[in-house]
Amino acid sequence: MPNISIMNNQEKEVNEKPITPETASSGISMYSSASENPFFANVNRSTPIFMDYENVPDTPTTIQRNLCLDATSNMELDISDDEHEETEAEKQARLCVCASRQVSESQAAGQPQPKETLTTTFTSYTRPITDDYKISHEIIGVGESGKVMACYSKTDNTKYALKVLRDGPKSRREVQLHFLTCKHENIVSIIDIYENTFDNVKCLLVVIEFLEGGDLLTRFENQGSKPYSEEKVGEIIKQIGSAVRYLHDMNIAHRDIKLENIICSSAEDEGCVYKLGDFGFAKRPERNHLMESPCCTPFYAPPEVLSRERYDKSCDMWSLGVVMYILLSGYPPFYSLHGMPFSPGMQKRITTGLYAFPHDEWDHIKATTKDEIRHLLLTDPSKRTTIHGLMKSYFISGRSTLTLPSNGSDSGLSDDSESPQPPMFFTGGDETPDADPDTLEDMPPTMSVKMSKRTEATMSARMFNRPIVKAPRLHSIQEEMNRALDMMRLGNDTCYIKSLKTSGNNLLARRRSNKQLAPLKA
Ligand SMILES: Nc1ncnc2c1ncn2[C@@H]1O[C@H](COP(=O)(O)OP(=O)(O)OP(=O)(O)O)[C@@H](O)[C@H]1O
Repeated sequence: MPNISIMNNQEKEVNEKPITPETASSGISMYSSASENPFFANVNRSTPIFMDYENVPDTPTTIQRNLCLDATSNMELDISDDEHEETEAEKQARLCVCASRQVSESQAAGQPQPKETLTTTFTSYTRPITDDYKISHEIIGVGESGKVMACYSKTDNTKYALKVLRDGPKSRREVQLHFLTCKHENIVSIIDIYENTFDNVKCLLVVIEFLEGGDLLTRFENQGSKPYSEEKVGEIIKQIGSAVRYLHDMNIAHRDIKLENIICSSAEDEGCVYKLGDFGFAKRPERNHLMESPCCTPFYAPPEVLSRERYDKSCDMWSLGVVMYILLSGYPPFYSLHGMPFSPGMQKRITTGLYAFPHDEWDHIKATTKDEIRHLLLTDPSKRTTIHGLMKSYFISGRSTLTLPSNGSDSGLSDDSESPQPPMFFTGGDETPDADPDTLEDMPPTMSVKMSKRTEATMSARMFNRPIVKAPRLHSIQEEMNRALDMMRLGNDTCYIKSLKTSGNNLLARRRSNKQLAPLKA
């Protein structure tokens, strides 16, 4: 085993903060507990991350944290490996083939895979990653599962991105599905995967192509969150749609499509290739043992079991609708009017599909484009546009014929004048329902809604005096999108129900002591 020691720079920043299990556990994580993820840091994207190695308790995960979280101190990896230099044959022998079969030629060519090859897993190296790559201190990006670091090939010094995951079923699923699909030109490529163990903690180290344009959220924000032209959004959706079509054809749902998971190949718009990354929530249907068992043939399977796959995929379509909306307007379709990342009103508007196309940003947008968004944001997943429908739509297929100016505002190409003016406020439900006062509770006063006299009377007294709340700045979208997607993902993760006998819930204890609940029988 190689011996990894970490040497620290003595000159530390003043505001260094140690990352301890306590601080780590206070953030959001894709892991079921923060302690399960040694690379998790409770950090805000906008704040630099500092670590003080000396204050980090000497836990089994310390080395991994140091390796993967720190970008500010001079960390050096001293690898002493007394093994002789490997021959090519030995390298092959050490190649850990987790998979039952090798990558097929069609996969290498980026062709959709037939369903049975979905059992293919990934190939990985068990030798130390530091044999092949220099790990840099530079942080490329920060996500919920930790930092993405820069690393350089020892062969030709090419820069790559390194994502480190604690080995486990969830991270294996992420890596497997990403590996299976990463030959597509609009999906971030995996270069190498290593399975290394540090202090008995097994890790998956995924080396991915480095895309110097960064993620689309940061890029859009850095450009002042100014709406993109329909032409530009069409190009982005066309490319990402191509990746989604590839995934859906392989029966895989990404389930986390958002601006920060779209990575740009270059800083320039010209010739930029947009790629989908982060397969942390990607899912393909497991073999459905319930349906295969004699007691539950497909004849008797409930609709939610039969259509679950479809729901998962349609969740991607909803996300594409949100991405389109944001890029065309500079703000999200659903947001809390109280500046919160999420609110009950916002949740209701998402579930009932209530959002607006305010005049300022939307009047010059083509009616057909708004229709595409409407069909993507339908609340009924079975009625939502499929990826094949979207890719055939005029918005995608008619792109090359459009010559909109960059802001698109005075193009004269809007076809709204020829079609009936769309309602200013749109419901993505099946039919336009009568407005529900609770749903409208924190609706902007500028929105006009079809409502009955009774509802109108109820609403007018309490809503139209509110000051207009501006749509939130885009960085809060990440959180909103995460919450919205959490709501939409079906069959997501195992749900643990605590035993009432052992529950330490205070409310339960109080109710028991107040005799509101019958004592549990032993
Ligand atoms: N290949 C890459 N090239 C350039 N930047 C990248 C690359 N991969 C990731 N990033 C940057 O790192 C950020 C986090 O990456 P990623 O989404 O893979 O991590 P995560 O922890 O799974 O995030 P999430 O919060 O979405 O779950 C991205 O938003 C992007 O800014």
